[in-house]
Amino acid sequence: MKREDLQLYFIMGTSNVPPQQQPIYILEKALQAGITMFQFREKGPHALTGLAYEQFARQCQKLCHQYNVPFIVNDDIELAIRLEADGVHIGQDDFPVGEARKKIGNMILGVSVHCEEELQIAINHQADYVGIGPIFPTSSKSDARPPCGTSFLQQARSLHPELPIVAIGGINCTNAQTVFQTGADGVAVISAICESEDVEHTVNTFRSLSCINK
Ligand SMILES: Cc1ncc(COP(=O)(O)OP(=O)(O)O)c(N)n1
Ligand SMILES: Cc1nc(C(=O)O)sc1CCOP(=O)(O)O
Ligand SMILES: [Mg+2]
Repeated sequence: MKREDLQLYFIMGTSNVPPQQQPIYILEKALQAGITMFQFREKGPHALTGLAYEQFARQCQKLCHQYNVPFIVNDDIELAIRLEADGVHIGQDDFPVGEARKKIGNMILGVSVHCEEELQIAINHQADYVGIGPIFPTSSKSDARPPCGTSFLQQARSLHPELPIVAIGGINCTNAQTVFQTGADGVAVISAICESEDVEHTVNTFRSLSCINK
């Protein structure tokens, strides 16, 4: 994985998409416009299960493959292994980082971290990147922690200048610049793209903001 892959990391599941919109169509528009990484995150009260869940994952994977964009599975390590996904993203309550690393071998491993200790454990187990958030309030994750602002992001960047870091939570085209200026390699977003009326414009705006400070 390259650090640049984190630049605009789109996360989506069926429950994130407004009614009358097709999730796979939104993903295709986002890929066409230039997202750099995708995470399949199918959770929430009306989430797909069983065969429909796996078929949807495979559909998303196929599209990502066509656009040469890494396909990451949220939480479900077994699905990631079965599909030969590019990687897995886990949080602190999902799976011990060391066990995840053993199970997935060389696949990309992303880990959510909220403090120095979690950060160090992720690094010790060769996490390929860390996710830090929620930076701002979010309505896309029902069990999100209180917003943490950019202070831990700033601390993580100064402690580990070379570590791939993606910021997440309530990030939109208006506040993304602050996040890039703090040192994130990229932003991970759900609603900013899923609820956008012009996905191409939104993607282009995020990507231009990410370059301003480089
Ligand atoms: C890139 C990225 N960062 C953080 C998360 C959150 O992971 P987690 O805390 O495990 O919460 P869920 O997404 O599983 O609800 C993420 N998914 N991606
Ligand atoms: C999936 C997720 N994880 C978070 C964390 O803080 O770890 S916040 C979040 C939701 C991000 O969605 P939106 O871009 O719509 O705010
Ligand atoms: Mg998780």
